[in-house]
Order: sequence, then C-alpha cells, then structure tokens
Amino acid sequence: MLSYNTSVAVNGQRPSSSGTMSSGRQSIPPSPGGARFPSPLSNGIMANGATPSNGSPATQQHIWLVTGPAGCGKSTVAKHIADVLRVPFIEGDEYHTKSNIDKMSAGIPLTDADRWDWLTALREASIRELDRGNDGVVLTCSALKRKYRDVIRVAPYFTPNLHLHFIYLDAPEEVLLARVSARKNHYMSANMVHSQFDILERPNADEVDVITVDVTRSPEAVMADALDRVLTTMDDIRLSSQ
Ligand SMILES: Nc1ncnc2c1ncn2[C@@H]1O[C@H](COP(=O)(O)OP(=O)(O)O)[C@@H](O)[C@H]1O
Ligand SMILES: O=C(O)[C@H](O)[C@@H](O)[C@H](O)[C@H](O)COP(=O)(O)O
Repeated sequence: MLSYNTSVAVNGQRPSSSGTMSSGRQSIPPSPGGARFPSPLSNGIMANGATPSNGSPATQQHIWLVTGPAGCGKSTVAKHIADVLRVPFIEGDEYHTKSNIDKMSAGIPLTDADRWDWLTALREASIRELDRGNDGVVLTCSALKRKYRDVIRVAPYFTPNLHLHFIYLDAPEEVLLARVSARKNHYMSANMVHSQFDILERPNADEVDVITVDVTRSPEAVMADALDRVLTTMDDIRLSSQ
C-alpha cells in the first residue's frame, strides 16, 4: 500500500508496489477497460476530431494541471489554455468544502488532512471530463507539495494514452504578495501567501511531467509561453505515438 509520504512514478506507470494509492478514506480503482477513451460520433469521427482506432493511432488525452502558490496566475493561465484548446476548465477553488473555505477566509492555512479529499475530488473531476469524451481538461490546484502532485499522478495509471502534465507557475514570494494584495473578492488574503511559500516544494528535476513557466512577466507573455509549451508537448506526444 502506498502512503502519501511515498513518491510515486511521474510518467503514469504503475507503481512498483502492488497497492492503490489511498488517503485512508478514498482510493482509485483501476480504470474499467477503455472507459476513458472517447467513442466514435455518429459520423465516425472521434469526439476530438481524430479517426477511430481501427489500425490508426489511439487518441491521446491530456490533463493539464496549473500549479503554484496563491496569486501566481493559475486561473488566468488555465482559462486561456482551456479556451484555446477548447477543452473543459476546472477551477480548483470551487472544489473546496465550506469548512476549508471558512478556514482560509479566517487566515488559517489548510493542513495535509484538509487537502486530501480536495485533491482526490479534483483528480476524479478531471477523469469524469475525459470519460465524457473530451480529449483534454485544464484544472487549477496549488499542489504545493510533491505528495499533493502525487495524488493527481495516480490518474493516468493503467491508461497509457492519458498524459498528465503540471504547469508550475514560478515567481518569488514578494511578486505574489503584491498580486494577492491587489486582488479583490477572494477568500485568500495576502497574509496567507507566506504560509504557502513556507510549505512549497518546488518541483524537482526528476518530476519530468512538470513544465515550469516564469511568471514574473506580463500576463500576455506568460499566457503565450505557457500555451506554446502545451502545444509543443502535445505535438511531441502525438509524433512519438505514431
Ligand atoms: N503575469 C501576471 N502579471 C501581473 N498580474 C497577474 C499575472 N497573472 C495574473 N495576474 C493577476 O494576479 C492576480 C492573481 O491571479 P490569478 O490568476 O487569480 O492567480 P491564482 O489563480 O494562482 O491565485 C489576479 O488579479 C490576476 O489578474
Ligand atoms: O487562488 C488562490 O489564491 C489559490 O489557489 C487558493 O485558493 C489556495 O491556494 C487554494 O485553493 C487552497 O489550497 P492550498 O492551501 O493547498 O494552496
């Protein structure tokens, strides 16, 4: 049995241990055969425009998880990528329980225990969008620690054509403090930024599913760079799967 303190494979391979990953409350079962793949529409075209499988390359699906501390631009970047790719966008903030939101609104940082079910809910919501026939989904989640990213890394297990990518938006604390201070109508106040940097584990070099984007630039430059990296990654995967 894996625990949340055990790092998992970063490329969707089955973990070497035989167990499923579990928070002690929820676990993800293996995907039922083929259930995550889009079915042909009545015109014989797959939902994403690809041709059906009979001998042709299998459809590739992607989860794009935009990560980083409060104020780094997750929502801004994720909406842009989802709009351009024309895939669903999941705003992670909307998946918090009321008690989590009450806590953050009161300036109290969440604990690991507060975050497990949120992370699992986000993973399952992403898979539901893919099961509906979408060939991609973009979601936001701070995913500050490696073990939080590992919760999402379970999603592509047993599904070779599903690719998980993190887009980590990188900026120093003082830059994000200024942005959160200027942001209105959000339960995360500026005094929460420091607590996020306190626990932040920037992705390591071995986390090869992470695309790091420098977000100290203008929103336009950041969105263009992130989108470019996404499109290049999709092209690379498409070419290598042919
Ligand atoms: N590259 C950027 N430069 C300056 N301001 C930005 C940039 N990206 C986002 N913002 C602004 O910073 C604030 C936080 O952005 P947001 O997308 O809500 O971040 P997050 O979802 O990570 O908390 C918003 O007011 C947004 O308009
Ligand atoms: O937009 C933001 O300001 C952040 O995304 C914020 O809402 C928060 O970071 C998480 O939703 C809470 O979870 P963490 O404490 O794990 O970041």
